[in-house]
Amino acid sequence: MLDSQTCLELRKLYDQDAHFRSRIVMQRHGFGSGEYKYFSNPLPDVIAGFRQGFYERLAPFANGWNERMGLDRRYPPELDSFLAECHGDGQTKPTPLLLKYGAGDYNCLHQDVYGAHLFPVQLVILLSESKTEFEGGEFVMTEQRPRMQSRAEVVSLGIGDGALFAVNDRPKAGSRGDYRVKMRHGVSRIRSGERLTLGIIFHDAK
Ligand SMILES: O=C(O)CCC(=O)C(=O)O
Ligand SMILES: [Fe+2]
Repeated sequence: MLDSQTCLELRKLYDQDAHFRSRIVMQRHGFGSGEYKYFSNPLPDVIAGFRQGFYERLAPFANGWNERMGLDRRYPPELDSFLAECHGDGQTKPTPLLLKYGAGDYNCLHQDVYGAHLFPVQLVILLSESKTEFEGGEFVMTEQRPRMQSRAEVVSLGIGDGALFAVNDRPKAGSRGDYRVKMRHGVSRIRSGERLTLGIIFHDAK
């Protein structure tokens, strides 16, 4: 999705505090080990462009999911309209973020829910090159099926690759119709080197 040069430029933003509204040290919150920073508005162009473009393509898909899950919520076709709904209920803070992990760091399984307004799909883009710049640090998802034990899926990403994944619930087709599964995501331990990612969450935060 992004060429290596753009990945490098985005990585460099990490140390430019003017771009960010807050920095989170994951150990302090029990989120894992490593750190991340939430961008402030205005978002860098490439990130704003991805957020808007993907939202527009995903909104009909998200509406299809909600229909299958029997949820009334429908997402408007434009990101601005969706964000206006978030802002109207106090979810005003931008959520795109850069995450940075060093050797020994990891991201515990979690869900990026920041309030009642929730867009059900999010995007992560790997900004570092696996094998050469870091080892370990695999993106992991777990799927919790009703009355069953969780199942894990590892998504191997190359530099500039992105993964779209479910924020929390998603429908799954079963032999007796759709049922709901609960998804979580995280990152396995980085064994060496440094790994940065760009996370694009579509709902804003309180
Ligand atoms: O670093 C990663 O691959 C996962 C980041 C993450 O949790 C997110 O983008 O929400
Ligand atoms: Fe996350």
